[in-house]
Amino acid sequence: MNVVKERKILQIGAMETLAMDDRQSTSSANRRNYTRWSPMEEGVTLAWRDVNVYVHCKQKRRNGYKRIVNNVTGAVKAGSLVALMGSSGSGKTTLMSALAFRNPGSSVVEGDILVNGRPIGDYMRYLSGFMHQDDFFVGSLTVWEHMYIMGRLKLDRRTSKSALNEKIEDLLRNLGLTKCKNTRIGLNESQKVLSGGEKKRLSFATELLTDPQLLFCDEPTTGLDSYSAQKIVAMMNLMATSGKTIVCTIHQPSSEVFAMFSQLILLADGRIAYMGSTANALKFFNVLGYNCPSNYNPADFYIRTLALTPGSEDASKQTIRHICDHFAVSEYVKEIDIVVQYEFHMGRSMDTASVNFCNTLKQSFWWTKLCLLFYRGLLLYWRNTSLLTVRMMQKIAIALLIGICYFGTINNDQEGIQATQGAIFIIVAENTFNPMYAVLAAFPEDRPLFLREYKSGLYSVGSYYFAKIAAMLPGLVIETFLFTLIAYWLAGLRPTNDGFWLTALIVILTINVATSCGIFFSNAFDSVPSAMSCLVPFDFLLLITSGLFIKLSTLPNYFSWSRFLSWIMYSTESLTIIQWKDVHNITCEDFNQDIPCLREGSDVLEKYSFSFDNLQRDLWSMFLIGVVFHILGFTCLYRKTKKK
Ligand SMILES: Nc1ncnc2c1ncn2[C@@H]1O[C@H](COP(=O)(O)OP(=O)(O)OP(=O)(O)O)[C@@H](O)[C@H]1O
Repeated sequence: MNVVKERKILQIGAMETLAMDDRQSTSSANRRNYTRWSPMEEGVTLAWRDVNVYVHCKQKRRNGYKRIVNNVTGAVKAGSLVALMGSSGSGKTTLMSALAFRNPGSSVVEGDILVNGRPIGDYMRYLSGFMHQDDFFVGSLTVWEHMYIMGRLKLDRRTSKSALNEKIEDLLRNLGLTKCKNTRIGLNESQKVLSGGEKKRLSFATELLTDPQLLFCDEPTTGLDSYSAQKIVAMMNLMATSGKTIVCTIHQPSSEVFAMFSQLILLADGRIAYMGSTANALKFFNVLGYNCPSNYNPADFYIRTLALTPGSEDASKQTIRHICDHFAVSEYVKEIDIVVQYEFHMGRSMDTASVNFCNTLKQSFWWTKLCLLFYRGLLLYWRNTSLLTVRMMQKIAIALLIGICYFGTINNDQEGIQATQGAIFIIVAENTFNPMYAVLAAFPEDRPLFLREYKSGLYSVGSYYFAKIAAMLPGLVIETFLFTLIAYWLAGLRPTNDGFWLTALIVILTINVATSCGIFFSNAFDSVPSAMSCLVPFDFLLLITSGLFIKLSTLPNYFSWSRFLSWIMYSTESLTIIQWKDVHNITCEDFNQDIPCLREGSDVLEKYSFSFDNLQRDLWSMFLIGVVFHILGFTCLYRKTKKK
């Protein structure tokens, strides 16, 4: 058969199938033009063939793969609102993630999935929206701020501010969120501000910002009252009539909500139990002898029929097999096959090499994204007032304690040497260990949100990392400066302006290096407890090599290198230099003659194997150690992100 003739037959078959769904008459599907790949203009037809999805799992200590989606073939035409249903665990989310090119890195997708004849790929991030089952937000933002930031991250950079504002207003109005536009989303369960239903609607509104041609919604109505659920599905219905393609998993829809879906895909144990128009589904089940009682919600009937009933799993599995096997040879499958074949055939003959969908969308510049993420990070930090107050109070309290304890003890005598070195050690330790442990949870706690946004193509790992670090910086500088201001003057350390400012600079540098070390450990390990258990021995290494507990020149040869990694040593040495530079005539009165008296500042430094010449080296070394930890931390985050 020549190609032109074959194409014509396939096209007629596919168009007949398309015509079966009367909703398609208004959709853009009929405007399909196969000489050019342009889903934004002509709508999206999604077709998939022999798709299997496996997830990585450990069985009896062996790595293996478990098949979740079992050899499914299907198609969804432009202008369809599809309900993807099945009992819990039947593989709905897994299949939908595979179709949306958003499957986790731990899973393997086999088979072909096409969008208007073109294999799915990275472009799906921009072409489609994906509303997830769980909502993750930055809780300290208001609804409006969230929408604005997401709009700037998602939309074309040429979108004007007024157009974006108008879009947000419209979406909030349509989803009944206008009254809470200035309300905080809520930080966590205990500080919940938006209700669960409002969060779901906000999540839906976020996906609609880009007005995607293809929308995947994972249980968008779960947790909503029947009115809100109906409103959301009615909105989807409206979008579908304008040519959009919407695939939606849904649990227990009311009869009214269910009737709004044009197509139904029933999944059972990873297989297709039915795919076709919602109207024909009952007929298919009736023919097989499964009759829906009158006045019974058909959606509930399908789920009940395909569910694994506890206690009679074998009988349920037999029912599922019976239905799936019959569906696989039914007339419905033939109709679908025609559409699928048509899509694959056209895909083969279409020249898609030159098409680059991503070129048409001008994403925001990386520095705009960096600024948006920095702003969001700052709001997260500063609006968490209870945590902020506790941190500030703690820092001030420790500074006061140090000041009060050392008040009057730091003199130019032998006891004064011990007091000065003690105060220096306490200052360095407070700005090393506390921040290092405090930051361990900073990255893991917003990893789910970061991964989701990263996978949606909103920003790069680098933008996220730098914005997060930059947002932490002002807090670290302010709290450390306050701490040094109180502790330095109250304890009576060297009363010169130069001494104070240099000390403040060194302490700020110290806390930043400690934070970078904590960030590295938090990104290098999978959980906070395992990061913590490796950080503790590392702390001891830092302490031993600080210079205060052993004379550094006496460290065993095979271990002496380790002092150069110890920023506690650099910090202690530089603060010691500030205190003892140009100090002469330290008194030896009332001093125990068995221990040599230290009369000069240089003697004090010699005691610890420190040197006045090392001040610049110490500052640069601390800076370098901080940079190296950040590079390592970033690399770990990058590798982890790519694996997910
Ligand atoms: N990474 C994974 N490792 C092991 N099993 C997995 C993994 N991901 C999914 N599964 C299993 O695959 C099955 C299908 O999961 P999926 O989330 O797709 O179900 P679902 O139909 O969306 O369920 P629900 O309606 O409850 O959300 C479940 O039994 C689940 O436990």
